[in-house]
Order: sequence, then C-alpha cells, then structure tokens
Amino acid sequence: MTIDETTHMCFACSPINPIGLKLVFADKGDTCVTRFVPGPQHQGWTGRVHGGIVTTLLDEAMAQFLYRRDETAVTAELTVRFRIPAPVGSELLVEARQTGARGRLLTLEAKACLKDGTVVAVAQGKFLRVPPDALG
Ligand SMILES: CCCCCCCC(=O)SCCNC(=O)CCNC(=O)[C@H](O)C(C)(C)COP(=O)(O)OP(=O)(O)OC[C@H]1O[C@@H](n2cnc3c(N)ncnc32)[C@H](O)[C@@H]1OP(=O)(O)O
Repeated sequence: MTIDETTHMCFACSPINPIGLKLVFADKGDTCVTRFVPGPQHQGWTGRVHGGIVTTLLDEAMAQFLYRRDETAVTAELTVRFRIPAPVGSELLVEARQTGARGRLLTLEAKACLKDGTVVAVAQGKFLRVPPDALG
C-alpha cells in the first residue's frame, strides 16, 4: 500500500495537514527514525510537551516502521511510559523497531530521547494486520 502524499491528511506525517506534526521518517539499520522539535503549541503543563503528542510520535514511528516494510496494520494496543518531562523546544529523537510477529499480531517498541541520549519515553505497541482496502 502506498499513501498518496498529495492528499493524505495524517496528523503525524502528512506534509499538507496545516495543524499536523509533518514528521519525516527514515530507516536506520533495523529501526525507523524521526526527529521533532516540539513548540509551545504542543505543551500540556507549562514548558512540558503534552503526553498525547509524545505518544503520537512513538505510535507513528512504529506504524511507519511497518508501513515502510509493506505491512498494512493498525495500532491495536499501546503502552507508554513517560520517564521524564519532554521540554518544549528541545529536539526529540524517536526510533522504533519490531520485536515480534505471530499470525496477524505484530509487536514493536519505540523510544523518544533528547539529543544527549536521555530517554524521555518508551512505548510497547501491538499492531494487527488488516486487509489493505480496510485502510482506504
Ligand atoms: C503510514 C502510517 C499511518 C499512520 C497510522 C498511525 C497508527 C494509528 O493511529 S492506527 C489507528 C488507531 N487504531 C485503530 O483505529 C484500530 C481500531 N481497531 C480495529 O480496527 C480493530 O479492533 C482491529 C483491526 C485492531 C482488530 O479487529 P478485528 O480485525 O475484528 O480482529 P479481532 O477479531 O478483534 O482480533 C483478531 C485477533 O487478534 C487478537 N487481538 C486483537 N487485539 C489484540 C491486542 N490488543 N493484543 C493481543 N491480541 C489482540 C484477538 O484476540 C484475535 O485473536 P484470535 O484470532 O486468536 O481470536
């Protein structure tokens, strides 16, 4: 399945969604990676990035890992551990990798780090394969 870059409006990765994060991904070894600098519009408590935004980064990195490997799958379950507050204005490095596959169930993990390597949050994701036409 290939996404039409000119029309898709994914909040996380569309280049044309006006309020989206506009994430750009790359494969690095056995991981899928992206970088994001959260702005003041992404905060929850003052100065801290909203946990939902951090979760979106982690979820999308895992989803992109699969998409880039021709898997059509959706997030079925997601667990996030927020280790430290993510400061507004500091670049986050996000990477995802696959940890398993059994039938339709694919398991992945992702982490978001500051530039110095400090881990901000980690996630475990379960994704279920669906038919390509289920994703429009
Ligand atoms: C390019 C990137 C694009 C961006 C994408 C970003 C990622 C996303 O946001 S995806 C959107 C968010 N997620 C969704 O919308 C998913 C919503 N949920 C669904 O569509 C369905 O519940 C779906 C497809 C996950 C499962 O439904 P369905 O296909 O009917 O399967 P279902 O019958 O419930 O389960 C099938 C099997 O999987 C198992 N299963 C289902 N969920 C889980 C789970 N969380 N953990 C373990 N097993 C599970 C079931 O137990 C069942 O096992 P078995 O066959 O042995 O009985």
